[in-house]
Amino acid sequence: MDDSGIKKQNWDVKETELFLEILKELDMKKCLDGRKVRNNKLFKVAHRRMTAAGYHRSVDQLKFRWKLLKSAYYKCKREPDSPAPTKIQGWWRYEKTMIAIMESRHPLVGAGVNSDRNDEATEDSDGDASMLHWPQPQPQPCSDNTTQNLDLIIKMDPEMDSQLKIGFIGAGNMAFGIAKGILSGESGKKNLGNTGREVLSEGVKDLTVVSTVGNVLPVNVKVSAPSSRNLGRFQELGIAVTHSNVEVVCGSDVVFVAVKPHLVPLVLNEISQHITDRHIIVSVAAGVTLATVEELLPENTVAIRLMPNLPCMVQEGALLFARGTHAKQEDGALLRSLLHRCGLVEEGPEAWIDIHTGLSGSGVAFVYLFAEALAEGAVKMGMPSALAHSIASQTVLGAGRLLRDSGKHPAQLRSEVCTPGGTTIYGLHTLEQGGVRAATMSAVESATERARELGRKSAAGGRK
Ligand SMILES: NC(=O)C1=CN([C@@H]2O[C@H](COP(=O)(O)OP(=O)(O)OC[C@H]3O[C@@H](n4cnc5c(N)ncnc54)[C@H](OP(=O)(O)O)[C@@H]3O)[C@@H](O)[C@H]2O)C=CC1
Ligand SMILES: O=C(O)[C@@H]1CCC=N1
Repeated sequence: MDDSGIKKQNWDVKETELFLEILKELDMKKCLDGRKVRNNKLFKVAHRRMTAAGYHRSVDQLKFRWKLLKSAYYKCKREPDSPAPTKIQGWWRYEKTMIAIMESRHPLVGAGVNSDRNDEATEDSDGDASMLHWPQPQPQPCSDNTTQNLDLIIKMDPEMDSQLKIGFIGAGNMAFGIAKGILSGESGKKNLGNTGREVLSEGVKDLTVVSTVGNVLPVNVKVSAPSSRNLGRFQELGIAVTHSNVEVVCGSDVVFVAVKPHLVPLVLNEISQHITDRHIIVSVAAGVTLATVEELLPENTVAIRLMPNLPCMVQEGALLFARGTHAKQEDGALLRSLLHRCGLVEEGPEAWIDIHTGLSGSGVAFVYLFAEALAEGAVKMGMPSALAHSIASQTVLGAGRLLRDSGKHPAQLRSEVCTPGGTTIYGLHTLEQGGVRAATMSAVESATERARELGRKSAAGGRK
């Protein structure tokens, strides 16, 4: 490596943070296995990425910086209550990321902690990085394509391609809806404003979007299901398919669990031992609580409960998620960024997820029923069925868009349609006589209650 022209100068915060993010993305602990050639390759990749981001450090400088960071980490680990000063200025800023890198539940970690105890260095020596000592490789729970591919490029820009690996366990309607939404093009980019800031629902704090995932590529998505019957449509999108849930987990950073609620315990038991700190597990199963999911997965697993709905497929979904005990704000931001093409994405307390299931997950079916009934009314009055259905769907679409875009209360818009003594009020009167309002409220209520019941059942299933 030619280091000429690369000056020795102090590392700044941004540079160090980027370096650590790169190492984290490359799954540092997994890649560094004591084999010099492979270790060198990892630092070369980091060097390329740093250079691309405008930070010019030689491979040896990167190795030495890593050695210092590691040494600071071990110091703090040895003396958690009153850590000795480290050679890294502003160490506290990097501590969390270092812990994430060093304490991933990977077989190497235990060995690494012991063997690196004396691995300390001073910042002012330029350090012979080739002296770095790394533990020998241990058997790994699963092979991982991501970490083999050291030529990945981190692209944080939302306009650019993302290297995030997405997995779906279950290849049904909802998995397909989310996959289609995630892979959809630019036109859906409406939920992530220029400022990257969004105002959330009442009762939820504003959240700055700290993650912009970028364009997810079909090659970075994998889906599993026991049979092939649903896999074809994923393949048509360029998505890789498999019958192995473990393969999906091992090759993904974000894993959507999209099987029927009663199968969630079975699936989580199957994948549990393959989950590491790199993973965000997102359950979309109706009713299944975060407590159930977390109980079935290793301690500290980052779990998120998401309730999407089918219109994700056309980028008009309404999605609500709640973060689990170990899911940080940035995990939520990453999910939000990943899903922004699926439609409206909101975060809320878990208690709202079952309600959202009734309102929106199931609610789309209530709207379809209404659309169908509208069309059938027209057929009864003599209109050809195809035309009646086409007009009914456009009516629902138009009413929905106007409702959303005008920001008006539905009662206000309804009154704007009603001419006194005109047609609409006659029709509305008939609907009220039929109890449509009470029936609709009861539908949301029953669907919510059913979600709660499914949650209790899956919790009991998980305990068996
Ligand atoms: N449909 C919707 O509108 C919504 C659904 N949800 C939730 O999404 C989840 C999935 O629902 P939906 O997509 O409708 O269901 P589907 O029946 O369409 O799909 C279920 C999928 O799970 C697969 N599967 C079954 N057993 C396993 C297993 N052991 N490992 C891996 N995959 C398995 C099935 O495989 P195969 O293809 O071989 O049959 C199928 O692909 C549910 O929990 C539901 O509550 C949430 C919001 C809305
Ligand atoms: O009917 C169901 O159980 C799922 C959850 C919400 C929509 N479909």
